[in-house]
Amino acid sequence: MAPSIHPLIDNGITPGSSTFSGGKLHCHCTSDQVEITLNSNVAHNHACGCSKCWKPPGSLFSIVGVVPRDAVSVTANASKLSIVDKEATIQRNACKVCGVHLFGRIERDHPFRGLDFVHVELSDEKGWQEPQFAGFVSSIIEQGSHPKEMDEVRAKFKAVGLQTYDVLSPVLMDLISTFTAQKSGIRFANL
Ligand SMILES: N[C@@H](CCC(=O)N[C@@H](CS)C(=O)NCC(=O)O)C(=O)O
Ligand SMILES: [Zn+2]
Ligand SMILES: [Zn+2]
Repeated sequence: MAPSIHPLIDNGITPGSSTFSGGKLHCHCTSDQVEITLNSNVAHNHACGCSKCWKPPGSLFSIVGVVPRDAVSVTANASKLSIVDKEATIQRNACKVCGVHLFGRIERDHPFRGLDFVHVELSDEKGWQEPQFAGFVSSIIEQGSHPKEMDEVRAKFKAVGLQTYDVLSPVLMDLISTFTAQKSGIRFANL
């Protein structure tokens, strides 16, 4: 059987709701679950093939979106959380027991600081923004996917209407470069 891209992609994409305003995420523990309450829908939701983002077992990709950090609170079992890699740009807070990543936060000066990274599949609610694109696609080779399988993987995203990129989408790459330009002193009129 062909490997799963991700359960939210494999059988077609279900559109989210423009009026949906958040919900709760839970880790995979069978008791004392870590609970995160999000007071916002996600934005820029996408498939990520990088090795650092949490993926459900058997899937090649993570699905990850962002929410303002002020909209994120840990509402149960915070003591089970631990940061996976304190040196990484994104500090991914994972459940120490089941390994699921509940939220990723950026503390250093960065274009995405102020936004937390979350996986909406950890929620039972419906209405979360559907995936918009696939990023870091070539990175799955670094985790063992065969280079010759890449055409098939990219075709699967195309078949459900998603563009594939090997870093991020043009909108997000432009945001990063705008931030970098401004840090170097360049000023843009009418942004
Ligand atoms: N090819 C690398 C790419 C890692 C990477 O750059 N991931 C992106 C997308 S999540 C990132 O922004 N990482 C920042 C971080 O992990 O802190 C891998 O697969 O490990
Ligand atoms: Zn857990
Ligand atoms: Zn990633």
